[in-house]
Amino acid sequence: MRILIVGAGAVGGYFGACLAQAGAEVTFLVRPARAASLAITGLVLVDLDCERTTVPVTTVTADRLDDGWDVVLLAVKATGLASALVDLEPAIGAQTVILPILNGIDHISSLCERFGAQHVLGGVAVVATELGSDGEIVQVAPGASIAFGELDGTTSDRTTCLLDVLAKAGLEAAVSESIMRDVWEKWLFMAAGGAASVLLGGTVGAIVATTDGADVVRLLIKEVVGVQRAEGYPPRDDALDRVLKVLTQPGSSFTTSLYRDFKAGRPTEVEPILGSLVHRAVIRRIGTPLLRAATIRLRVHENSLSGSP
Ligand SMILES: NC(=O)C1=CN([C@@H]2O[C@H](COP(=O)(O)OP(=O)(O)OC[C@H]3O[C@@H](n4cnc5c(N)ncnc54)[C@H](OP(=O)(O)O)[C@@H]3O)[C@@H](O)[C@H]2O)C=CC1
Ligand SMILES: CC(C)(CO)C(=O)C(=O)O
Repeated sequence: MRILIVGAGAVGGYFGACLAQAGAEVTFLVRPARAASLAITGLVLVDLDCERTTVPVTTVTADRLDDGWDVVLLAVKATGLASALVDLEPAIGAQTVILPILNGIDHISSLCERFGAQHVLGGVAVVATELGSDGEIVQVAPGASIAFGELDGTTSDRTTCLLDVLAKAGLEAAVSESIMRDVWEKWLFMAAGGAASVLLGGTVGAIVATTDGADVVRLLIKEVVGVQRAEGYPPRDDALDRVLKVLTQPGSSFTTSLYRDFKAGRPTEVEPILGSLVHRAVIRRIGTPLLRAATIRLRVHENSLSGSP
């Protein structure tokens, strides 16, 4: 199975390195600067004990991209999605399936419109990794899993084959027959957790250590659930319980990549993770004051990065 990983960043780099280490046929589609540095250093993984592992990887740049890929694992940020879709176009042949692991939901319709729904799976990656200053992939919290499935919930040979490859690499992977619901539930988690940290300025543990902190987290969850219910994707009870538990866990150091990007002064995925929910709420006339405030806080951040007032 020929696998093309688009983006050798925190998530693509992590899953791709695990696959490459296990001998899977993996190539990273990268931009020239990343290709040059990976050729010198290989892909470096840093685990929770600060142990470094160097994995030699094969890369390709967009100008040399061929077709005939079985799986494209799409692991760019939403901010890089538009250009990545242009770059990966030559890779999409009749048998190619794209597995996106971006947070949010809007990228799925962008992929379906551009390449046809028959080429698109849904995917959810649960992992906490960051790109270090030298391009290394640093794991910042335990656990790494990936779930994926056909958008219509059917089972297929291609998802079974991909599961086999991921499992052989020792990855915690699962085929889901309800992947769209899984993606919406992950979105709930990201949006509520991200908005809470952005508005209140800390980890889950720091927020819930304050008077009323956990109440505000619950209100944020309620706002997201209200929008998702109106959109036809209310979270299942067990998913809602999990979100509530993780986002109100005393002492927890949990943060989202949205908040980590904000805190580090990088561009954030504000629009697909928060703006898209607020937009849907406005259309449906649902009040989401806390989500709106978090969205505006991040838009101010984005404007300051781009030098706008
Ligand atoms: N980090 C995390 O813990 C988690 C993140 N996610 C989600 O996964 C997605 C990816 O996030 P993450 O891995 O953190 O992001 P990163 O910024 O770490 O990685 C994205 C990578 O994509 C590369 N890229 C962008 N455009 C292109 C292109 N046209 N061709 C090739 N490479 C390209 C960038 O490379 P370049 O150096 O060239 O800019 C960068 O290395 C996001 O939607 C995020 O929300 C999901 C679960 C956990
Ligand atoms: C919710 C979480 C932390 C899990 O992987 C995530 O997706 C992110 O931070 O981007």
